[in-house]
Amino acid sequence: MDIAYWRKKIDELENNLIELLNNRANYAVKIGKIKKEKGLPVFDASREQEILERVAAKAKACDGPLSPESMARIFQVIMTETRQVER
Ligand SMILES: C=C(O[C@@H]1C=C(C(=O)O)C=C[C@H]1O)C(=O)O
Repeated sequence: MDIAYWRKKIDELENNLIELLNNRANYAVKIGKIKKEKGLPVFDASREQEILERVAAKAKACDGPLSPESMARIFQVIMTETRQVER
């Protein structure tokens, strides 16, 4: 397999990832509406901490190549961006 083959695999996977991330963001929009109705803040530190711990544990069990710390950093960015669409 050459570079073009693996780049095509990455391109295809990214398309799936974009759809999944938008699905996730749509769920967060729904959560945001409920929070607004209830007068709750968008940012929930304990929930984000719980997600980061679960993500790191899952990444550890998968045994790489992305480390638990790397995966947690990726999810931190996802959650920061998600908060923006919830508002
Ligand atoms: C989606 C939520 O809102 C915010 C975004 C989160 C996320 O992207 O997972 C988690 C906690 C909140 O800071 C939520 O409270 O569940």
